[in-house]
Amino acid sequence: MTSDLHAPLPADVFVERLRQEGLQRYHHEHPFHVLMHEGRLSPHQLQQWVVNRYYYQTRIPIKDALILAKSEDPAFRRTWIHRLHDHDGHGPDDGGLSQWQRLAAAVGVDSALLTSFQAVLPGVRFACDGYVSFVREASLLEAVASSLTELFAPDLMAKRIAAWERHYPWVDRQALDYFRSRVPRATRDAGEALEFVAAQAATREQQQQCLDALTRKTEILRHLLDCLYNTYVVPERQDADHRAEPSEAGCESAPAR
Ligand SMILES: O=C(O)c1cc(C(=O)O)c2c(n1)C(=O)C(=O)c1cc(C(=O)O)[nH]c1-2
Repeated sequence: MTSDLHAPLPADVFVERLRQEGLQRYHHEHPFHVLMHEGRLSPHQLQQWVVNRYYYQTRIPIKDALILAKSEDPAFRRTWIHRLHDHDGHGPDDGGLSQWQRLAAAVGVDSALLTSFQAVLPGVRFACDGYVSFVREASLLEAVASSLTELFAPDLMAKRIAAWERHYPWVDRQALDYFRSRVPRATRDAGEALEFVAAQAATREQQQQCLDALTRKTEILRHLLDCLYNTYVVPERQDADHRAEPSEAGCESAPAR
């Protein structure tokens, strides 16, 4: 009688649920992104985003190497390995990480500061390391499912490119090449990962594990932006509010604190 409850969802329903639940929790509408897209980040705030996100970028090939090592299947490894090449390149100057370094230079971040990770916020480090630890401990299926946030990255990156070109003209357009090259790659990567997850999640329990892995990953991405927002946006707002407060003499009607 209870077997229906535990039957796996049909593949198309499962895939739709991954898309819906993932997008609901994705970081595309995080307040820090909203400020970025509206052109309301200062150069300093934009720099801090680039510096902190670089730490995330450097963790990606490490977690992908862990995923590779979990698979017994040469065909899977042949497909997945291109992710390492995409980020690390085939030489020192042609991968995603070196493109990100050029982005950092274009927004005025010192390269030694960027690569030393000294300016990475503790919470950002914690979140990014959490992604690597999660993938290290998880099954291959869960680890692949956690990468499915990439389903939503292309739209966000396209929006980011347009916003940066419009609102931050002081950033050399060529420095946005990381995002331009990432749009088709993320689309391809997400498609491959989705196909794998849909085929391999054979039980309802495994399907739920995939949904949970995707949720966990969205939390990691959101936490990164929460840290940036709380450190670089909130204090400036409080300063501005403080400056806008009426003086003692003119505040008879202000509520008592
Ligand atoms: O800029 C973004 O918002 C964003 C998001 C994500 C994502 O959704 O996980 C990735 C990236 N960028 C990215 O550049 C990237 O290489 C990447 C790899 C992965 C992954 O989990 O394997 N996600 C993302």
